[in-house]
Amino acid sequence: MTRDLKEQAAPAREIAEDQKALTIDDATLPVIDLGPLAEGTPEGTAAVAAALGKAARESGFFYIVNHGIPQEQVDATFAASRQFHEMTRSEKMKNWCGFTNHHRGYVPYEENGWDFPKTINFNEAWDMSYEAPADHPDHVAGWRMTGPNVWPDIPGWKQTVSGYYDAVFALGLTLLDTLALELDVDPKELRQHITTPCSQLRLLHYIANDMPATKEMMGIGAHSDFECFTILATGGPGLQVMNADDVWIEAPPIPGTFVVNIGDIFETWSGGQFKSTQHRVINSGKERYSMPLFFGLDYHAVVEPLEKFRTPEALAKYPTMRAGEHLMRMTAKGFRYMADAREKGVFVPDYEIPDENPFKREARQPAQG
Ligand SMILES: O=C(O)CCC(=O)C(=O)O
Ligand SMILES: [Fe+2]
Repeated sequence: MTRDLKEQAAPAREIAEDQKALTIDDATLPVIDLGPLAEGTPEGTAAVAAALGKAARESGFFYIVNHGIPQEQVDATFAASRQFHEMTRSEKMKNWCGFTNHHRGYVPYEENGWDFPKTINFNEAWDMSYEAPADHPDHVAGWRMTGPNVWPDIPGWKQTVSGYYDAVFALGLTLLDTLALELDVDPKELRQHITTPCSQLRLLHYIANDMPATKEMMGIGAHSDFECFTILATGGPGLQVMNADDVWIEAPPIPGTFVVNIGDIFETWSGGQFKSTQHRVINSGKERYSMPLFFGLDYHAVVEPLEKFRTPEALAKYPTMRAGEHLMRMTAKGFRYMADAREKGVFVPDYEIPDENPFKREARQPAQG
């Protein structure tokens, strides 16, 4: 295996050393066929579970194929995203996320990151989540990521996007059950936390620009996702993930697949056996669309290592957290409208908001030779 670092964008633009990654030719990533799950034989299901478990333990990152979601549905949702993002700024701002206190609607790129414009994440998004009624106690309480979605005024758009959400969410339940099987835990133990979950879908649009690719100028900075796992459709190169050796590697789109990465909740549940993958999107300077669905739990779900993984080390490393609070404490600094609401005393969290996610891991340089 060669270990050369290769550039991945036009040479004219500056790409800082720390924004480079191994290419997929140098370091392979698992592509897991979910076909046998639909067939339903115990042997087929067990084989898929074993493959998912292996990938979840090694890098926490893999592609899935034969997942049952028609390509036309994925394409139609990408088209809907483009249709939204191509509208005028003032049209999009009618549904600014800051008009809600449960984070729904349009997120302009200046909302991203706590020290904008010193650092810029060149992405804007349309955010929606699991539909919950307006009289849901967590909606009434505010700042709990729970409640009704908002929708732009585009004919047919809600049907397309919510149809995609429902399909990917159902796939998420299947993945959850299969990962439970692999861990030899009762799927019901995991599913009990899913009634009106904080499971967000983002329709992301990375904005074309001629800025360099640096730690300060990013598509999206290095992070792990905060939920159980993420099911991501990518419409172009730029995503990099940390492999089993904690080395950055490119994860280009593979037709017909979704990218899946394990998140903080599954790492906690498994007492660290599954890895919450660090990933980032470099600033390629090119327009790019992607659609992650973060498969999460109810806001109040208590997350701790599952009984069989409750070793003293695991308990020390993974203090009990509430699923929604973990999401909020990670986002409260990340979105400017939330930071403003905190400054004004409109949003008063009764939990600590750390500077950094405790699940963060630093990247290593690839071994030479
Ligand atoms: O756009 C991508 O490919 C990844 C996005 C991502 O990591 C995120 O939104 O958490
Ligand atoms: Fe992510």
